[in-house]
Amino acid sequence: MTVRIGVIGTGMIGEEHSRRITQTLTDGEIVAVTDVNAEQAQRMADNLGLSAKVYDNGQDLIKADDVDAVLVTSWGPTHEEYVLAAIEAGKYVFCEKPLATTAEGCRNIIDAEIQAGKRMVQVGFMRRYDSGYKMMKDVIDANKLGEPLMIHAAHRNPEVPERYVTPMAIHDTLIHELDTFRWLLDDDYKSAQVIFPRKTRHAHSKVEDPQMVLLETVKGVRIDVEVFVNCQYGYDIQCSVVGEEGIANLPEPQSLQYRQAGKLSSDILQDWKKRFNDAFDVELQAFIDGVANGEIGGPSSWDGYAAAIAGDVCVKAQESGQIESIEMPERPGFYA
Ligand SMILES: NC(=O)C1=CN([C@@H]2O[C@H](COP(=O)(O)OP(=O)(O)OC[C@H]3O[C@@H](n4cnc5c(N)ncnc54)[C@H](O)[C@@H]3O)[C@@H](O)[C@H]2O)C=CC1
Ligand SMILES: O=C1[C@H](O)[C@H](O)[C@@H](O)[C@H](O)[C@H]1O
Repeated sequence: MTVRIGVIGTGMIGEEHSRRITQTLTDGEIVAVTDVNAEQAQRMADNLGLSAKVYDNGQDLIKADDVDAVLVTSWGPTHEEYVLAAIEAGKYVFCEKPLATTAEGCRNIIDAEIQAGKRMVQVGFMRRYDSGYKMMKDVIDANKLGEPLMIHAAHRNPEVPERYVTPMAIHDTLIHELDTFRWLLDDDYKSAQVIFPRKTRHAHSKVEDPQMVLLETVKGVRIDVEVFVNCQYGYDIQCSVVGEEGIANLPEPQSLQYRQAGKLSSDILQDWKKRFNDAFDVELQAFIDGVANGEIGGPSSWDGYAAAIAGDVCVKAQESGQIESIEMPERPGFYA
């Protein structure tokens, strides 16, 4: 079966995902695209050699009879509307992070999905499909380190644009760690604190940078994450899990080692597209296969909700400077 896919949002990641579905993955075909920038949508279809129809809006694309599944790769504030419409139309939907920009929006999606009676949503938390993080998950699940006690992590970008402001360090950037650590530890969060170290001169006036986020989980694991979005040198994701009997460090991405001009060096990647390219491939192939088989898995609407709840508290902690508690509702059996 070829899964016929409609793409809402043909910007940076929408084009990335459309390219991988078209040129790398199997059993998926982009048959419909839409973007508020219609010329861009047409241009993407032309560039990828798609015979896709360009729709005026996402709602019409979702309703189209020849669309089996939907990719939501538009701006975060539009996600809730399109995911709800896809569920209503009985269409499986892959939604890039965030599932919704508020916890309430995620709850609306959860209620709609439970009402629909089966999982319809996969959320774009691709790190769960990264080979390095999967190795870490296997080691933790096999209790090879003993019980996890701490995680030390860093999420570094070389630079961010003027539109990137302080709360985005949580909702746009840290959200990856917030989901990944719940999954790695099979745990939930209990509290958050955000500390602002000395500010880098490379950050514009509207963003505190770097930020230190301190989390405690329900099982008592203590986590510190450095979010540094103007680090200058590259796109650098670090994660070290400290257990009772050992430490597991996220592998560095594969890179040639140079011995040249009296130096030993290797390259550091400069953006997320290359750093998680393989993870994006695996997560989207899993979505396509799930749609074809009538049962999707991976990060669920509940995971999107949990990340949103923790993210909202982290933003509150940015403002208060205090340790803020994180209250996670009971997970319904539907998402067990
Ligand atoms: N998983 C990951 O590592 C990444 C995820 N993302 C997520 O993907 C989403 C898109 O991000 P980017 O591609 O970087 O943004 P972008 O700005 O490059 O592309 C977004 C596109 O959505 C379109 N759009 C906005 N509102 C729309 C609407 N109502 N209907 C149809 N199209 C609409 C815009 O015109 C734009 O072309 C965001 O939610 C972002 O958080 C982005 C980068 C990496
Ligand atoms: O989702 C993403 C990317 O994956 C990067 O990891 C983040 O640094 C970026 O802020 C965000 O858009």
